[in-house]
Amino acid sequence: MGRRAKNKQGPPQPFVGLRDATAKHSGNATVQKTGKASAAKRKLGALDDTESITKGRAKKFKHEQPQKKNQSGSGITHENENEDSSDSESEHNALDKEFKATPLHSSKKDLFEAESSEGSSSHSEDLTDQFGHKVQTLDLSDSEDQASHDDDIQNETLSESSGSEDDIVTARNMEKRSGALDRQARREQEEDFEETMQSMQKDQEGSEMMDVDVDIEGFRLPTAAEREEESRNGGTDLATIQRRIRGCTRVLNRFSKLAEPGRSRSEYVSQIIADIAYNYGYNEFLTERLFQLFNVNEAIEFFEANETPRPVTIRANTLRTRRRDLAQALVNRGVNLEPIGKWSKEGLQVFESSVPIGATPEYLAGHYMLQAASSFLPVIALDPKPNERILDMASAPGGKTTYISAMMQNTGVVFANDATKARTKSLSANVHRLGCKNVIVCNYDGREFPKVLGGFDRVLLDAPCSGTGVISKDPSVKINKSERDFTLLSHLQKQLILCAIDSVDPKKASVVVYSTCSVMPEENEAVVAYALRKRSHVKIVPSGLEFGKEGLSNFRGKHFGDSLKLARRFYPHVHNMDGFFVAKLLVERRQKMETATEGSHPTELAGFIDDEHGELLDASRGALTFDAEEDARYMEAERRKRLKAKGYRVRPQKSVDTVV
Ligand SMILES: C[S@@+](CC[C@H](N)C(=O)[O-])C[C@H]1O[C@@H](n2cnc3c(N)ncnc32)[C@H](O)[C@@H]1O
Repeated sequence: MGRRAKNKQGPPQPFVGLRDATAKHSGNATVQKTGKASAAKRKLGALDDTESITKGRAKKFKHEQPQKKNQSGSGITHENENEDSSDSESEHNALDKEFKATPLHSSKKDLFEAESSEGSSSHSEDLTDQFGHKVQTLDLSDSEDQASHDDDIQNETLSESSGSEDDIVTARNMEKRSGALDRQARREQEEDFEETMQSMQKDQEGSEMMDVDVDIEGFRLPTAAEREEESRNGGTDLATIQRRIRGCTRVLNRFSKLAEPGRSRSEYVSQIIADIAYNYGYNEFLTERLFQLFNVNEAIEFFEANETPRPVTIRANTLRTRRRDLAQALVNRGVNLEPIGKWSKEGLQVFESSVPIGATPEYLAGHYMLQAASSFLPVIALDPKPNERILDMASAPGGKTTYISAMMQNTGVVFANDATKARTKSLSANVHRLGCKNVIVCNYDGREFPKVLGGFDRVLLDAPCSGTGVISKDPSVKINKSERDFTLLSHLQKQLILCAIDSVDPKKASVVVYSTCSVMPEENEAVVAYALRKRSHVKIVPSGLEFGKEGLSNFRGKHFGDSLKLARRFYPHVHNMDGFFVAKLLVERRQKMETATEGSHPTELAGFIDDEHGELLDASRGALTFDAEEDARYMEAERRKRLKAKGYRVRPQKSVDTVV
């Protein structure tokens, strides 16, 4: 059995309000909730990614990790978008039940305003299929030419019936009525959620005033001797660990007021790092590195968010279909979905599916790609245009390549390269399945570019990385990363980014986008800052992405420069998508640089500076150009070979055949 989608989270877009509210709660007061509010909070469990560990989420994770792993298996790994996983029917049924109690993120309200006016929707109707099953229909009432394909997604109502008719429950009206009840429940949940948040805020304020947290009252940091004793005994129980995490969080938030006399901040930090590592199953090295990225509350939210899978998302392949047609087809198959967010015209979030989402006829026909929301971002930043020449330097299994191809409407050419030959198989399979006719798959080490090929209008370097942004998909990252890995990766990434920059057409301004699914500064800002230092004709420009946190201009004593703020960071606990980094670089024409710096040092002349080891780089290396004439000869020779193979008689043509 193939993958069944189960997706209980809000859409992958910022949920700052929620986060802020829960962040306040996190590590502080225990909430005294009203019955109604508590119920709402329970129902919102799946939405509330950031629920404080005071609610025992961490403990829950310890017990539920294997199942969660299964759930995340229904998601898509960044590395292999066409991978299927199987889930048992019973698990699916259980999740079905859970799902029905799960409210959608409040932003759904924005996306489907029509839904909120219950009873007034005239956008859809219930139909019966040939087997007598009810099928849902999309609102297709507004004329659908290509322009309307780009309509605001608010118009793209996914199947809601009016629910206005009969009072008596019949088989015919049951579905409508249940839809109406769902909406009613959703509205109530939203109201309850508001109420809960207000109640939490009050509790928070109250407890701050009194400085009391019943649960961790009397918290005391263990002494060095006690810690040693504890480790000799093989650790302590999870409840103690979690209580300590809360205690340390609270003290670190208000250190001068709450710290025990004589105990330093670093003692609390060291304790909380050890406890987080134990509680969430990381090695201490990575825990510390990740902890350093955030303030204490946010760090806890980040670790918590890594315990739940991100939403299952798909990208409509506009080479084969339109998003609303695809959505309609999938809804008819029993898939519950909605647009991913206003920032994407192609993305859909799958909440629930009674069919394996990786094996529907639409999937097999290439109407969509299973693709993480974060994986859309670098391509949006790259902004490929029809008829351009584009290099996707590390492209397997092709989620971004096929998106680039679709954005170019199958014109121009995309060189989809990957150094790992085995991975180019799934890349080729995806390219074929999605009907991308402008893609050439190749298998080089990216560092061989631009010697292999150059003259690109745009280059995407979605670099090999540590995967610290996708821990929920690949929990092995928690324990298998060391300092050496980060050093080696950072080095490789620096080499690759220079090669990406040197592969663009020197005769015109071009674009390079650098991205990773890592949150580590040494794989992100440090790499881009290095490239900016080494290539004086390159600058970082706004990414064109509507959301995301600013890149870091400095980190723990390392200065990357203010311009790095133009890069964008995405986090699971903030944006409900994989941790991701995107930087867009503008590579200026080199001739311009040559004129401007005539007579100066040869390395500056071409925008090249000495490489890491102090050697001067060959300025001509980056000046490889695209020879259309030569390519045409090769293509003609290939065409003739194909004709011959099919048994056609082809007249010899010396000038062409000699190049074969
Ligand atoms: C993050 S994945 C790329 C995902 C891909 N862009 C997509 O959207 O489907 C990184 C890829 O880099 C490839 N890779 C690793 N080292 C490389 C190198 N030196 N040159 C080119 N590709 C490399 C890996 O095989 C892997 O497929």
